[in-house]
Amino acid sequence: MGAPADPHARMPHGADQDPLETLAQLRRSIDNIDAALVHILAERFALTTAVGRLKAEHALPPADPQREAKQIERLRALAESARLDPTFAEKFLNFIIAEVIHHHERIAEERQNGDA
Ligand SMILES: C=C(O[C@@H]1C=C(C(=O)O)C=C[C@H]1O)C(=O)O
Repeated sequence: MGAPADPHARMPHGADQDPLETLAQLRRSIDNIDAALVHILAERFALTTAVGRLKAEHALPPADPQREAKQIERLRALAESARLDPTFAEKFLNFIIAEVIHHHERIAEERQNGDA
């Protein structure tokens, strides 16, 4: 799955096409990808919520830095082969993981307070 980094490779049609139509076509594809991202993130958060509940039930810590280090290493390598900036990929994953850890802390607190 070698993704071309050249944006011209994504141009839907020839240079003779109306640029505003080309822009609209590109934006439709961007909108589809953004929708897919939302669905993928929702599925990921559903899974991490299950992990958070499991951890709270068994008094396991919300964060697992060793697991995170492995995920970051793996994602950076994937990003490089996909020609995505690995630093951006790392920041993006860290942003998501930070939110997940907040959720896990909240789930653990709720369990301690007897709200869950
Ligand atoms: C989901 C987990 O909890 C935390 C969140 C992670 C994630 O969002 O991928 C990874 C490690 C943990 O810090 C886990 O331990 O697997």
